[in-house]
Amino acid sequence: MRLSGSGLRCVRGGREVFVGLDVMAESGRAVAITGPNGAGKTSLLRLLAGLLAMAGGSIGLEGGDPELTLPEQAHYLGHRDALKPALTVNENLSFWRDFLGGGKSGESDALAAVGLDHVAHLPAAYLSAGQRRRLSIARLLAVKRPVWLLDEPTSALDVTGQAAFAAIMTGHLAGGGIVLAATHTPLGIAVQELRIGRTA
Ligand SMILES: Nc1ncnc2c1ncn2[C@@H]1O[C@H](COP(=O)(O)OP(=O)(O)OP(=O)(O)O)[C@@H](O)[C@H]1O
Repeated sequence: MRLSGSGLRCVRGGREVFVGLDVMAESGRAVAITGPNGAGKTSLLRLLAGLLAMAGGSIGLEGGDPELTLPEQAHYLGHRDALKPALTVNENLSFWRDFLGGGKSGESDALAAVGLDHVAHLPAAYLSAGQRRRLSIARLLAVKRPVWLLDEPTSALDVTGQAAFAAIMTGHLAGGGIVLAATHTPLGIAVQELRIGRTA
């Protein structure tokens, strides 16, 4: 499977953020999107996720499910954790599984993998920032999708959480998945770097 974007142009609020940007990621590979604040890392991920309209260029996914769009085959993990505070940890994960069209199993394994099984019945409102991030990561495991588009995925994670997430990404890549992650810090796995914006 190969995800590619070519000649991408992004305009936000009437201002050109980037133009002529190429991006490529293949099965089993992780791409770290780096660059200064405001360079357009989040914007690039949102273009790929279909959440932002392209002002130019093209995006394609070779070797995926021809019946599905790229956004339907991708997880987008944004800055915000997109949790419902009144629902429990379990209920949040069930909501996402139903919304994204996942199977009926895998939730308890996903919670165990991110170390949240002991708080499964707690309302999400009571979670710490790192626990909220862990719950968002559990969504990647509970619903299988080959392309992971991750915006600062390790923010708020402690050292143990970062190591666990590195292992989760490694497992995803070993299964032929693709990871594109905007990050200011090392992800703890081998990556190809795509640096955008000013180089100074
Ligand atoms: N909703 C919006 N309307 C107008 N401009 C926006 C909007 N969102 C982002 N921008 C602008 O687009 C540019 C790129 O923002 P983006 O969030 O993609 O950068 P980034 O590289 O992810 O930054 P950071 O490292 O700070 O997270 C910035 O100049 C930002 O001000």
